[in-house]
Amino acid sequence: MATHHSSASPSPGARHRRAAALSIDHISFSYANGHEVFKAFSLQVKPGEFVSLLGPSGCGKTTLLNLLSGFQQPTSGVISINDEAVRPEMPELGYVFQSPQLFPWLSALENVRFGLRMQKQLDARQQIEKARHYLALVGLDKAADKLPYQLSGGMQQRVSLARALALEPALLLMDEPFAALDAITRNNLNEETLRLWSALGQTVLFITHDIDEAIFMSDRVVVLGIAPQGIHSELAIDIPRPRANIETRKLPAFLDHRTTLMGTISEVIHADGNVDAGAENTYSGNIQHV
Ligand SMILES: Nc1ncnc2c1ncn2[C@@H]1O[C@H](COP(=O)(O)OP(=O)(O)OP(=O)(O)O)[C@@H](O)[C@H]1O
Repeated sequence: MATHHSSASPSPGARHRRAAALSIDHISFSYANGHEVFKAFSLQVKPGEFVSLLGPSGCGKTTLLNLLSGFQQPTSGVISINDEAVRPEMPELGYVFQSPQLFPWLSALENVRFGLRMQKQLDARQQIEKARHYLALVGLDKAADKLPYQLSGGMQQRVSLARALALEPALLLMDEPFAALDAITRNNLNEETLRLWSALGQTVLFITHDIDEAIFMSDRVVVLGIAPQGIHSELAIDIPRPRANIETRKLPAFLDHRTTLMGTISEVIHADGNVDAGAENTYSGNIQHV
């Protein structure tokens, strides 16, 4: 992976959208079969804050994303972005998923441009200019014409990040975005994502199974318990920014946070009698999601 550092200047014709405040206020949600996932669950994320959600399988991360995106409705309580109730396809929201979900027949550039075309706010020249700008920000200016299969997994995930950023979301939801990548690529993308976040300033809600990743990225790590417990505990990450892989990951504060979170996760897992013995490995720092 290249160690490029393109400047994150505002994009051509960017409509500045301020970072969003996210408010999840006492939501409850059960599936049709009666399975209760959230009971009076609340979480506030401040504009520009980087918050990670760490939690065992089944704690409701996917359900929460579906509720945040407005595709499912809580049975009670309200989720709002900048005081506006969430609804499907809200322009304030951007997504990056574990699988890059690129259109295989479109070039990297056209994949980034796709959402801009759907928005219908820019003419073709402006769309291409903006797509190029965000591809350059993720270091892929030279790969603009490549098809997804010609790109490595890490490069594909960069395209997916550029595609989300090009829409200039005020709140970026990242669902285990780097879990499928090798540790070196993941660490590099962690650093790159922070560089872009500090330049662009959006609010980020980041879901991960990786304790080290959660600490490295976040202002705050929120640990979820087994559904419907909701938030088990929170940890403020008081490590200075900018953060860099080599320096930050060896700081005493980083290692302290890791020890704390490993203890917390162990507590969460052992509080649930049904969790299999291998579950704890999922959370060891930098061990791949199993
Ligand atoms: N359609 C459904 N009907 C009933 N129960 C469901 C449904 N979808 C999910 N669940 C249950 O709701 C709980 C939360 O599921 P969810 O998929 O949100 O968890 P998760 O934290 O995303 O897990 P994972 O990390 O394994 O993806 C789980 O116990 C799951 O079995």
